[in-house]
Amino acid sequence: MATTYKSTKIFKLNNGETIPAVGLGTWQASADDVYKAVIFALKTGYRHIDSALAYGNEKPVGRAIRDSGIPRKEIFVTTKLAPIDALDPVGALDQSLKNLGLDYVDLYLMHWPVCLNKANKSHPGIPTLPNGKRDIVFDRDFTQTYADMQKLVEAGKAKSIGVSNFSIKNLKKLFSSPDYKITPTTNQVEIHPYLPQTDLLKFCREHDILLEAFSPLGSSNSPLLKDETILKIAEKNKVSPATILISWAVWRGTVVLPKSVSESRIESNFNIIDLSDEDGEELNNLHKVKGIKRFVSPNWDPIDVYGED
Ligand SMILES: NC(=O)C1=CN([C@@H]2O[C@H](COP(=O)(O)OP(=O)(O)OC[C@H]3O[C@@H](n4cnc5c(N)ncnc54)[C@H](OP(=O)(O)O)[C@@H]3O)[C@@H](O)[C@H]2O)C=CC1
Ligand SMILES: O=C1Nc2ccccc2C1=O
Repeated sequence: MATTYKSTKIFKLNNGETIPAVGLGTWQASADDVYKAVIFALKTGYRHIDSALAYGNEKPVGRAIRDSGIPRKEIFVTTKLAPIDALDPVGALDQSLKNLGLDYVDLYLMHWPVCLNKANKSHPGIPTLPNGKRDIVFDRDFTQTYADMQKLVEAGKAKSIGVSNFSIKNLKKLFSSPDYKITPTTNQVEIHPYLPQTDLLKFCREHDILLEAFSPLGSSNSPLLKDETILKIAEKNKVSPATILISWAVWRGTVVLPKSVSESRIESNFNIIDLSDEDGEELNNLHKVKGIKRFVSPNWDPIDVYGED
């Protein structure tokens, strides 16, 4: 039987800053729920909260951080630049800082490598055209957006910057863009045993970019929690399937961001095990049997923004 322990593991970023391996996800959490969840998570020992302007709950997230009584510098706070704000990252981060009630974030991520038309109010956060396609601003390239994000580090408003939902192809394009100066510290992408992102993980390691695993449990109503291989490994180690998935992410050297608004699950998600290499490898290979599955897809068609798996 494996011993569970509170995850105090941290990773070093390529700029010398550190990031706690396990962070609390906050997507699809109401204001009331997220406030209580963040307060409870911080009491439990979490020191890393993942938020985004697009989640519409930065205000209660920030209020919980400020009310927790834990010194600001001990908490790693991420928020993200929404695609509708891609023309103005400086103004967007100012808005997020105002929402959060903070004077800096630890990490500011470009949420998706795409710019959407803010003037189109058809859908909150994801403007859509009458033909059903996303209303993309094609003459704003993500490399220009990133160039503007770099100014936020110099201004002290973001200790680190990074990207999210970036494929190898898009990272290569970023590296060779004219105003590129700062290597992204992190790339936050969907990762779980049905989408292990093996090539992206290797590529990011070679470029000293840390991967962060979003939807590590397979998001809502996840089939991963009922997968027979995952259940078998969970039973063998006498822990829950969620603990196996979170421990696998840490075993692979990625940050992991499980979301929960339930106190018991917030607590258990923070208690991980040291997975054996045998169990880790079995999970690495599970997609070969089950096939690749992506649970979060905003359907950017015709733009390819995804990871390689
Ligand atoms: N950069 C990006 O584009 C994206 C980033 N993210 C980030 O990653 C985070 C996590 O991803 P998300 O898609 O929310 O999904 P997760 O994979 O974290 O799964 C969350 C779901 O699992 C449930 N759950 C949590 N813990 C357990 C447990 N121990 N046992 C059983 N069920 C559990 C939650 O319900 P309950 O709350 O009731 O416990 C919720 O329904 C997001 O919240 C967000 O911060 C997510 C998607 C995209
Ligand atoms: O966190 C997110 N969840 C999503 C679901 C659909 C589209 C975008 C997102 C996010 O950025």
